[in-house]
Amino acid sequence: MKNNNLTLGEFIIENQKHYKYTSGEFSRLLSSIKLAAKIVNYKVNKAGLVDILGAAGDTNIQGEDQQKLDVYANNVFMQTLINREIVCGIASEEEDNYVTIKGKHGTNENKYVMLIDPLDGSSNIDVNVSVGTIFSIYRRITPIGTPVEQIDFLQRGNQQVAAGYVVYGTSTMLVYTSGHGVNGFTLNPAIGSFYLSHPNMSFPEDGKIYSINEGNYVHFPQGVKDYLKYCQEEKDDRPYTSRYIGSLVSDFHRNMIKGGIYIYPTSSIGPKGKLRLLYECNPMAFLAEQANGKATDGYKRILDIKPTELHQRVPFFCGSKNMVDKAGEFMAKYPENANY
Ligand SMILES: O=P(O)(O)OC[C@H]1O[C@](O)(COP(=O)(O)O)[C@@H](O)[C@@H]1O
Ligand SMILES: [Mg+2]
Ligand SMILES: [Mg+2]
Repeated sequence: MKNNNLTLGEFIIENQKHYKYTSGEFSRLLSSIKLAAKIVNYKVNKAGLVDILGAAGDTNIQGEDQQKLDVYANNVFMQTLINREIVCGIASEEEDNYVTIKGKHGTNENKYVMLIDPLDGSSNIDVNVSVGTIFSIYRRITPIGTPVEQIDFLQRGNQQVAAGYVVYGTSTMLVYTSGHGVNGFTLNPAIGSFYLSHPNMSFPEDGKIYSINEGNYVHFPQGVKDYLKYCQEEKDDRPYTSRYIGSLVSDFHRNMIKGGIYIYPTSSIGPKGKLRLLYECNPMAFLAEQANGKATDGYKRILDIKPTELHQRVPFFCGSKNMVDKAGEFMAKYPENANY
């Protein structure tokens, strides 16, 4: 991939030979995501000044209290994608079921569906800590021009045609893959364009950072407890450093740049963990593998898991290849815990 400070649009054109579909479709798709991200970014940056903080007063299908920014971000991405008819269906963390996009003339000839976590890191919204958006794109399975069906969304992660995230942090970045590596683009807010700032992003094979909510330690499976003990003992290049932001996107992004592992395991609170397979684990796993990293549920590759429902949760171990492998060695000592 060339790197001469291209805008995102120029980058797509320069690399269109990599796309399984015409760069025009992909370019329009990403430009819709860019537009929605800029609108959400504007609100995130004003969060303390406009009435966008706090709880929205509703709960989503997961039973989680929706934050106003959760709902706002969901509406922005849904409306942008629906108005521009860029995809034929969307499934969102904040929507009970998937949404068919019929198009102005009643049918939609588009062949892609999108799954989205419109606002990741909800617990950080009111405390001015970075949050993100995660998206995943598949080619539909059902015939083009017909209403989408659940099977269009319940595809294995290894079928994704593209995935990415936006991180609303010290700067706003869009990071994505279409199956040919991972590239990061930084928003220049003065002119509203995303510029290639992190070409060919790649996880260091090893790292010294582990990201996990140790407040749930008593509920962790024994394999995770053993791995944490390994990380914390004084030997070789250990003890490692603990860094946990509470936004998957931000922890992932830092670990990809510096090396590290993010773990959200099963616990007695959540027998299948907390993160959702379709719009959190699969897109982040696709990005991780494209950046020479790894992503498992502690035992098997995330991208090979056959989804059974839209909002299903899975345990998530993701980051530097050698760290995910080491954690897997500890988990493998307890095969009885693998039956999730
Ligand atoms: O507060 P906990 O239980 O450690 O969970 C934090 C994790 O939950 C999440 O916020 C889940 O994502 P949502 O905010 O989209 O629900 C992750 O971003 C984050 O890593
Ligand atoms: Mg999330
Ligand atoms: Mg969310």
